[in-house]
Amino acid sequence: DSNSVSHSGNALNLESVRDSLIRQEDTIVFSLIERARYPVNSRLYNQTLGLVPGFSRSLVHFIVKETEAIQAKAGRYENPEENPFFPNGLPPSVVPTHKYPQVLHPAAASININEHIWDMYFNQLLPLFVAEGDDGNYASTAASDLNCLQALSRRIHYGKYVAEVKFREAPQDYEPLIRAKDRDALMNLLTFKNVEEMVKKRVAKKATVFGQEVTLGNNSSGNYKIDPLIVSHLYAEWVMPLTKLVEVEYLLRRLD
Ligand SMILES: O=C(O)C(=O)C[C@]1(C(=O)O)C=C[C@@H](O)C=C1
Repeated sequence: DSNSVSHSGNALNLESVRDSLIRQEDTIVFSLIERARYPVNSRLYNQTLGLVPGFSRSLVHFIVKETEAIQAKAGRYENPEENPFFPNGLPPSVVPTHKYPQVLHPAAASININEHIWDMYFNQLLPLFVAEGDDGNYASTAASDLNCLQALSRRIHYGKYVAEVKFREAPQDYEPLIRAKDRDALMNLLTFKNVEEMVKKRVAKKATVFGQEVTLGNNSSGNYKIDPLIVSHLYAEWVMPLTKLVEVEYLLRRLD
């Protein structure tokens, strides 16, 4: 991924990390469009059905856990940009270790807010953009859910890189607030309202462009595969606030 800071070898600066966030918007919008192909398929999320023999949680929980296990063996979580949803009991990587550049403070590894992201995705976001119904495509639907979850998680935890850059550019501003453990002041200092407004507009536009029906004539149907307003709502209510939460958590540990 040429857009990721830890692979690029480019200088780490606010522009390069924001470029990565912009590129990740494409992945998030596309993954939501893919999930919207399936109806809600709520049996997938029901813990009480016992669909997997010997497993007491939902089918989606089973699929995500098992998929993460195989991805862990292939080294996915050696990358500091990746955070598992079920970190407990993951198998070690069996492939040769890639040397990721050490960009972040080591405390970054202890920040994982995926439980929060899981809850937000299934309980708040999903009901907003999928149709009612059940078409039985549980495995494909769960794979789509995992794509959405991983894209959202990567973007939100990328706040660690954003925070690192901001800290390096103005340590004299951040250090006193970190020492005082002043969360509110840190939050204020790292917030750029004008940038947030642009992000909201851009993701809505991406949803419009990527989700329109493409025909060979000039007639656009005006139907979108995902409602652009839902995408900007997702960013305003969850993606940006959670990214900022990761930034604050990272900064609070930055001088440890
Ligand atoms: O671009 C930044 O400076 C960020 O911190 C990222 C981000 C975002 O989540 O998009 C979060 C906080 C800022 O207020 C603006 C944007």
